[in-house]
Formats: sequence, structure tokens, C-alpha cells
Amino acid sequence: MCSTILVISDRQRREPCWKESKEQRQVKLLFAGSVADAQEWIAGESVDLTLIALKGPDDETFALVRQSLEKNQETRVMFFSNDKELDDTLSALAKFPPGELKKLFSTRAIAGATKTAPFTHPERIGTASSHESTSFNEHELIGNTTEIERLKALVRKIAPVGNAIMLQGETGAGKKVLARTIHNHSSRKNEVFIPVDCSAINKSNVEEKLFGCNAKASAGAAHRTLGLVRSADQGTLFLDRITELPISVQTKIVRTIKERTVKPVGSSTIYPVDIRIIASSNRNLVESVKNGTFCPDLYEHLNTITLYAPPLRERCADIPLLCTHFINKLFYDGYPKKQLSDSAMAALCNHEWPGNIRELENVIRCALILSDGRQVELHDLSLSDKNNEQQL
Ligand SMILES: Nc1ncnc2c1ncn2[C@@H]1O[C@H](COP(=O)(O)OP(=O)(O)OP(=O)(O)O)[C@@H](O)[C@H]1O
Repeated sequence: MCSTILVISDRQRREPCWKESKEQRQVKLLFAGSVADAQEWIAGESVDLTLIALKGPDDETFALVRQSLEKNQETRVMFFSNDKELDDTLSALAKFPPGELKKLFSTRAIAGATKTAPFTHPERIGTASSHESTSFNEHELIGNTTEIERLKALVRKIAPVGNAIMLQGETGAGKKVLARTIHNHSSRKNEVFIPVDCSAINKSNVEEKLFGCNAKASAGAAHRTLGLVRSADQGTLFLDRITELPISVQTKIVRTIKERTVKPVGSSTIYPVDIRIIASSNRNLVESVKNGTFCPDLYEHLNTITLYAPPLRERCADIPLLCTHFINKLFYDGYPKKQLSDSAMAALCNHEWPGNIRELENVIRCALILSDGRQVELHDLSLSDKNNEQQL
């Protein structure tokens, strides 16, 4: 059986080609540099999957999607965007008439490893399996020490239940990895996972970024944005470093958790929203409540279930496994593949790791580049107590 994938991207032009997949089933790849080019392909082909990576999809793009759906009701469409353009893509999608958007695609989304804003045909969503996988794949929660096995057991229990979750742990201990793993093991796994670094959002428009905006600008032109909370509808919103949000915004998040609604800035309309919130912090939350930087109500809601990402020094026996994982991962990024000498491995296992797994990854990356021999020796490791000295 052959599948046809159409890639529409204004960044890269390539010739159509055929790929042989592992199961010997052929995949036909078509490339288009613009919507007009894509229209020609769709006129002559039945496309199974359309991947759209265009700056701010416009009416033409949606006309194309409609045309594609008319030809093949089972087709899937995914919109891709990088971090910088995500807002433009979501705003463009929000401008599309809601009735029609519902008819053509579900507002539910599937996300991959990068931030994506994809849409699927509603009928396909109904076919998603309701059975959550209980095994962990090779990129999730690497390790087999008691600490990490205990964490995996908790994830298996907690992930399928829709509660808000708080993740605690030192910097670099793997809270983001943990959040994504919970999402991947939940009933929302085929929906969007939106990570938000709360410390990186500009304080002046944080409310609009999260809850959206539906206001009339002074000149009378409408200013509408969907906001990250509504963009995560049906999926998971990961609020990383949540205590960095202003208290007024934290209070609004409590309302969203309690009432499952969102009220955009400048709007009198209240919208229903179905999201799971996972939050994280490396601060002492009781202290944060005491010193007024963490809303007590939000603490109550999130603290029902708290998971701790253990510091690396408490699970040193996982270090060899993590090293192998990083050496293999970096090899795919073009780094030389080298083994670690016994003395290098012993030093890694004895280090305190104040920067946890992130620090370990940086030390391995640095050693792979700097070492001259066929294996990484002790003197190739730039181990220091100050984590920031090891950042490349
Ligand atoms: N269990 C794990 N297996 C493999 N890699 C991991 C694991 N946990 C963390 N990492 C890697 O370690 C690095 C830091 O992880 P992550 O960003 O999840 O930490 P964090 O606790 O969220 O950090 P911060 O508090 O600074 O935001 C990432 O490169 C991640 O891929």
C-alpha cells in the first residue's frame, strides 16, 4: 500500500521522491514551495497527509485544505511552526470562521517534539485508542534505579487521571521531560502538548499571551488572539516555573482549573476549555506562598499531586545509561562517537552534579568535541562545582 505525503514549505524546494519504509510500504513525498504549487499536486493526487510549514497560513491555505479534504475525506493536515512564528500561526488559525473550522477539522491537535499547531479531521480523532501505553520508550525517563522506577510507577498511575499536577525538582533534573512523559501516557497523548516557560513571557502582556485577547484597538480594528490556554484545548498545558507568573495571572489560572473556562482580555465572553495543567517549579512552594510570590489557592489546587524529579546525585547508578543515551543522541547531531574510559566513567559517577542531567549532557558534549583520542579520558572532562562553567 502506498501513502502520499505533501510537504508545503516556503523554506525548501525539493523534487518529488519515493521512500521505502521499513515495512517495505512505499511513501510518495511531494514538495511544494507555495499554496499555488500545492494546488497543482492536489488536483492530480489523493494526498493522505499534508504538512504545512508556511508563515501565517491565510485564506488561500484554508481553501487548499478544503480542496484536499474534498478529494480525500480521510486526509490529515498538520500545521508546523517554529517558536517565533507560533503566535502568527495560531492567530491565523483563530481568524478562520469557527463553524467552518469545526466542520473541516477538529480544534484538537497533535503535537510532536517541537511546538506545532496541527489539525486533524474529526473522524480520525474518534479512532484514537483509549488504552494508554504503560511502557516507557527509550527517550523517556531514562534510568533503572529505584528512584526512577518509583517515578515511572507513579507516572503510570497518575497520567491517565486528568488532575492538575505539580512537578518539583532541582534545575536540570528533568521536570520538562517528566511533564511530556505524563502527557504521552495520558488519554490526551494524541492532543497538543504546549510547554510555556513562565519566566520568559514578557510581564506586560502575559495575560494576553495565556488567555488571549478579544479587544477593539483605538482605531477600531479588532485585536484578537487565541492565547496559549485555549490553544491547548483538549491537550496539556505545561506551565514551567509557574511561580514566576504575576499573582493576578496565577489567580486567573485557578479560575480556569476550577471552572474550566477562559475569559480573554477585553472580552465579556467566557469560553469553555478542556485542558490538563501540569506546572513545575524548583522553588520551595511553602516559602513562595509565605513570601507572597505563589497564590495559596493555586498551591492548593496543584499540590494535590506532586511529583519530584530526583537530583542526579541520588541516582548515580543511572549515569552510565544516561551517558550512552547522550553519546548516541549526540552522534545523530554530528558529534564523534566515543566510549568513556573507566576512570572517566568513575569520575562522572562520583561527581555531585549541581546542574543535574543538563550538566551531564553538557559535560559529555564538551568531552566528545575536545578529546583527541579514540575514547574520552578523565582529563577530557570539564567537571566543576559551578554548573555554568560547563555550558558550551
Ligand atoms: N530521564 C531523562 N532521560 C534523558 N534525558 C533527560 C532525562 N531527564 C532530563 N533529561 C535531559 O536533561 C536536560 C534537562 O531536562 P529538563 O529540561 O527536563 O530539566 P528541568 O528540570 O525542566 O530544568 P529547569 O528547572 O532548569 O527548567 C534536557 O536536555 C533533557 O533532555
